[in-house]
Amino acid sequence: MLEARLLTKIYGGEGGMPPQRAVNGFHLSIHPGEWVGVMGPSGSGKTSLLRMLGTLDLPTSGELWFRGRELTALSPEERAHFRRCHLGFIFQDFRLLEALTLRENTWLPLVLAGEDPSVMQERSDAMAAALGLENGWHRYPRHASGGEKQRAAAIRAMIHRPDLVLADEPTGNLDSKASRALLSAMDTLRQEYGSAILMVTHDPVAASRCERVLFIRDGTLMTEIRRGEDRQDFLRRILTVVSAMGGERLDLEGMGLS
Ligand SMILES: Nc1ncnc2c1ncn2[C@@H]1O[C@H](COP(=O)(O)OP(=O)(O)OP(=O)(O)O)[C@@H](O)[C@H]1O
Repeated sequence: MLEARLLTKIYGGEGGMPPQRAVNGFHLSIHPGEWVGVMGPSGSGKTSLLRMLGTLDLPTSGELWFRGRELTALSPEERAHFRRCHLGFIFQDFRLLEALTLRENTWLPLVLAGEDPSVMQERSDAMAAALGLENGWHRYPRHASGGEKQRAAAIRAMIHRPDLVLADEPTGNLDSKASRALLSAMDTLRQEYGSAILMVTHDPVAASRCERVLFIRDGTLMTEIRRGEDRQDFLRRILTVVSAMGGERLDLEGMGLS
C-alpha cells in the first residue's frame, strides 16, 4: 500500500553548519491492515521518518508511493488532500484546537469530509466510551488532562477510518490502563476497517502489540523482528534488541517483568 524507496532526510548544511543525516536510505513497505512498530534510541530518526511517510516533510532524496501513485511528486495542495483522505496522525503534543472542546476536536476530519453531523456525534461518542473518555469529553483542551487530550487526539486520528494511522508515541501520556484501552481501540479500527498503523514508541509492551517492529539507529534500519504466536516471547525478543541497541533505560519492574 505505502512504499518508501531509499528515503533520506538531511537537515541543515547551510551557514557552515554540518549537515545532519537523520534518515539514511530507508526502504519500507506497509501493507493494508498491518501494524508496524518503530523503535530506536532518542535522535535515531523515528519522527523524521514518520513525518516523511505522512507527507508532512519531503525527503531530501528518495521516493514515496501509495497504491501506484508517487506522493513525492505531488504538489503541496495535492499532498494535503491525500493526507485528509487517507491518513490519520497522533502526535506527541496532541495538536488540538483550543477553541473547541475535546469532543468537537474529534469531528474535524469528518467536517472536512462533509460528513453528516449525526454521524460525527455517533461515531465520536462511541469511540470516547470505548476509551473511557466520558468525563473529560466536554472540556476544552486547557482544562483537560494529558491523558484525556491524548485520547481525543487518537479519536480524531481514527474517526474517518483512514488507510494508515501514523502515531508518534501514542501512549506517551497515558497510564497503563488507558494505554491498553487506546491500543485496543487502534486494533479494533485495524481489524474492522483494514487501517494500517505505523507506531513510533519507546514502550516495549506497546510495541509487542505490533505484527513487526523495526529498530532504527542513526537513521538506518538495524533489524526487524516479527511477532509469532506468543506475545510474551515477542516482548522478550523486543527487550533483547532494545537492550542490545543501548540508549534506553528499561524499567523492567514498571512493566511487571522483574
Ligand atoms: N527540523 C530539524 N532541523 C535540524 N535537525 C533536526 C530536525 N529535526 C530533527 N533533527 C535532527 O535529526 C536527528 C533525528 O531526529 P528525530 O526527531 O527524527 O529522532 P527521534 O528518533 O524521533 O528522536 P526522539 O526519540 O528523541 O523523539 C536528530 O539528531 C535531530 O536533532
